[in-house]
Amino acid sequence: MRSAPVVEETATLDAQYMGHCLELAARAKGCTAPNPLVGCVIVAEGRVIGEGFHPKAGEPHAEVFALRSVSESDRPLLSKATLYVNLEPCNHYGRTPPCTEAIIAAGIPKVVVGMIDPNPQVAGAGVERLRSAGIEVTVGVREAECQRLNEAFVHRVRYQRPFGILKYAMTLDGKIASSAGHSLWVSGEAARAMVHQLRSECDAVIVGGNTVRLDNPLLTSRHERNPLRVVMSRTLDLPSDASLWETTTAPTLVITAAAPQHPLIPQLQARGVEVVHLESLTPTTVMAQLYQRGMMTVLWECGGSLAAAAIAEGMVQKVWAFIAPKIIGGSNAPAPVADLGLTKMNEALCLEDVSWQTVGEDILVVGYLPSRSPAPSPQ
Ligand SMILES: Nc1nc(O)c(N)c(N[C@@H]2O[C@H](COP(=O)(O)O)[C@@H](O)[C@H]2O)n1
Ligand SMILES: [Zn+2]
Repeated sequence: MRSAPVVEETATLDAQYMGHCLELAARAKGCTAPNPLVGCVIVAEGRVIGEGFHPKAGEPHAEVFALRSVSESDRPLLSKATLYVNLEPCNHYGRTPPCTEAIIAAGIPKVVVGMIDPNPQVAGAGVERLRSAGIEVTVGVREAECQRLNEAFVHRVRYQRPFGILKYAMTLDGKIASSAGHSLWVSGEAARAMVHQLRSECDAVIVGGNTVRLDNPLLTSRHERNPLRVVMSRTLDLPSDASLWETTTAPTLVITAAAPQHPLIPQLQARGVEVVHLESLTPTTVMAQLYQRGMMTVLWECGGSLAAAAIAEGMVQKVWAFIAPKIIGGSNAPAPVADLGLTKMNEALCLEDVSWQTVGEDILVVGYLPSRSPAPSPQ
């Protein structure tokens, strides 16, 4: 009975240090694809003696940065330290050597892990290796938050597709533009600043040709880090002077089914735009192309028809919907999602894990589509 307060205290400290790992990991949001977001903290005698995070693929892992950060004078404390990390330490040779060996070599006796790595090359083998070396390992501290932080990495590993987020801003009467096609601006400044932040945390942002023709968007983050801007255009019937063809701030990729002889192609290429031809241009084939390029999180900022196709093909996992308290009306004004072929209200896609918050004068609703698995890819 006397040990209960000690157990409670350990659990509280474990949760606290895992929170620190999550904060460290989140610093690299948008920079690590195809790798996960990982933070690591080393604690001895009640204080943090080392910490680090994984900054980008090809760089050392969080555990190695944390071990390297321990000062010479604190090194003797490693033999009684606890290492906290939000993702199971790796036990394989990838771009970098296994972290399990670095932890074992450092003589650390205890490791606390947030979640098991879904990567089949790891998948529990890291924890097993540490235990076989006599290290005490606890798994599952703040696991839900660890899973949430790395939802895109988990999805990518599990389905060999990037994680899709559909973002839109609509009026209270469900329109993303007026019936004349005017949409600047549906949401307020605070919401738009939040979208810029979201773009900086995504690897790519996708629009269709219609959005380029009607809105002429920039799709940059206004931050240091910009996503790849992707235009899906079946016919390449696009303006030759669109803002997206300015590629000094951010790269642009046009994916099209149009013939390679189309006259716009050399014009785009001359401005630094990459053009890729796909015989079958669908949300699935485009996401497969982005997966091959190592992308993890893709933002759909498209109009209703493309959004409906992306949802129908299982290429959207999460929805960010800004709702502006204004009414524009118009029976032909576009809605965020076009026809899904659903005719009864009980067929509606009900979002899960829904949360909402006010953002300036608008409301942001975030939730997950019920089936998080994409449709099987065409062979
Ligand atoms: N525990 C842990 N910490 C990190 O900092 C990581 N980046 C990972 N990543 C795991 O290892 C794979 C990548 O290995 P390389 O960077 O190519 O060596 C990645 O897929 C994760 O499974 N894990
Ligand atoms: Zn590692």
